Amino acid sequence: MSATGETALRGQGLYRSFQHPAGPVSVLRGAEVRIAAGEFVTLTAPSGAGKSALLAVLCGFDQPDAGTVEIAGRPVTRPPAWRDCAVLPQSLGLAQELTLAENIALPLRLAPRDRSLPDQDTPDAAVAALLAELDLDGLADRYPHEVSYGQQQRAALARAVIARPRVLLADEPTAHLDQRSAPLVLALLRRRADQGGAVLVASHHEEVHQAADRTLVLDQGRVHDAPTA
Ligand SMILES: Nc1ncnc2c1ncn2[C@@H]1O[C@H](COP(=O)(O)OP(=O)(O)OP(=O)(O)O)[C@@H](O)[C@H]1O
Repeated sequence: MSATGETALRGQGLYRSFQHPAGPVSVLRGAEVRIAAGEFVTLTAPSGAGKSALLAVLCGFDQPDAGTVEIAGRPVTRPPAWRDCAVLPQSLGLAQELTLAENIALPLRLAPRDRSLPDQDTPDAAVAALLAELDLDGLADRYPHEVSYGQQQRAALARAVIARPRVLLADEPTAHLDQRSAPLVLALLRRRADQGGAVLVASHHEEVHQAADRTLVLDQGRVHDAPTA
């Protein structure tokens, strides 16, 4: 574990409920989250408990009914800057009219002055490196509908990490992957943490939790540390 102790992501007193004809669905009830720079943390809970809702609030895509979210000590912006926070949602959110390479490069084009590629990396080189790392060689010029869902999922992860966000949130990033691809994704998540990013991954998969520094449990709208074995 390479956590520096410096808090990268902090959610405090988070409440969120959704209106429904059958009555309000109260999903977050005072949730507290703190992830340090350099940490790879996973989040587990039964289906429907609110993992996706929590990630959306933590990255500024959704507004909590109460509570605050800070990234590197500053209130999260809505929408967040790519450099501050990137999300791999379950729906992936790839732009269908762009190729995989164009999708992956998008954060660099949208925030060119805000990025932190190593000096020797051009955007094209950074995209090529991620395609190779995630076993997507040869698919750069294909459109999302021309590749498998698992390949789309890896491309969406590449897009999420390319601008080296301080905070990376991923919702079930191995859900559609086989035994060859899932370790590639876990290695990339670990590398992002080792580079100083704060990584939070919602998952139902035991191998993902085993790869993490620690695991959080969302239960009854609150977040606890998972019991250690
Ligand atoms: N817009 C909405 N309106 C009403 N209810 C909602 C809305 N969004 C989510 N919910 C409800 O909030 C709860 C939490 O949903 P969420 O998608 O966060 O769960 P999850 O833990 O990510 O589930 P899964 O593991 O199946 O992805 C669910 O009961 C869901 O039905």
